[in-house]
Amino acid sequence: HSLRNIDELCASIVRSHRETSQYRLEELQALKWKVFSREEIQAYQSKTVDEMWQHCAIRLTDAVQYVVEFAKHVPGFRMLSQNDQIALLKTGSMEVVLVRMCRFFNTENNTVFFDGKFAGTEVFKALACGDLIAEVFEFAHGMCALKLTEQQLALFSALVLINADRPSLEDRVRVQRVQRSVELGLTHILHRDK
Ligand SMILES: COc1ccc2c(n1)CCN(C(=O)[C@H]1C[C@@H](CC(=O)O)C1)[C@H]2C(=O)Nc1cc(F)c2c(c1)C=CC2(C)C
Repeated sequence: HSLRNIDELCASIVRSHRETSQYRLEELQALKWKVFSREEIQAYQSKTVDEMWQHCAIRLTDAVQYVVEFAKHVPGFRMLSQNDQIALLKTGSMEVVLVRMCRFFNTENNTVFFDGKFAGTEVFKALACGDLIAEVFEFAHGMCALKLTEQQLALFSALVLINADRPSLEDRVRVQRVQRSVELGLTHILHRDK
């Protein structure tokens, strides 16, 4: 790998991340302190489990779709077999959504972007799985603490996705090769931004 190749690899992953981010950071900054009123929170909390999961699933499916688009523009991903691309997306896309979620998280009031405003854990009470929600928020906090730049987040997201240890891969060696190049890219970006 010449340095030029690594630079080009990073540039295309960063471009793909930017083009497949549902919301720009500036937009989210503007919304950061827009929280739900007591009435709005009551309305979410009085939904049935099914209604609330339906509501969340639609939004998460949306976010996953953007991650699929991101994957398709990661150099090397399309070189993999269809089955391996599907295997990586099945096991990795939700993890990338959760990694990306840190851009939509306000650590000062522990709220996450949801339905156009920032919601605390109490908004998701109707889901009746407080542990999972607490873990999602905990993870978002941890990701925010890393203070990754958009470029670092892009390379890290690509690395979460292109993981040769995922189950049921046909050609693990080929995935390893792509993973290695993305690792070089992330290392390069981390040293460059020092
Ligand atoms: C990639 O990071 C992110 C982060 C947040 C969101 C997205 N992506 C996708 C777009 N989004 C929206 O709300 C959209 C605004 C639209 C309506 C409009 O524009 O007004 C609908 C967010 C979302 O879905 N939040 C969300 C979903 C969810 F299920 C959970 C949590 C948070 C926290 C816990 C659980 C229950 C897991």
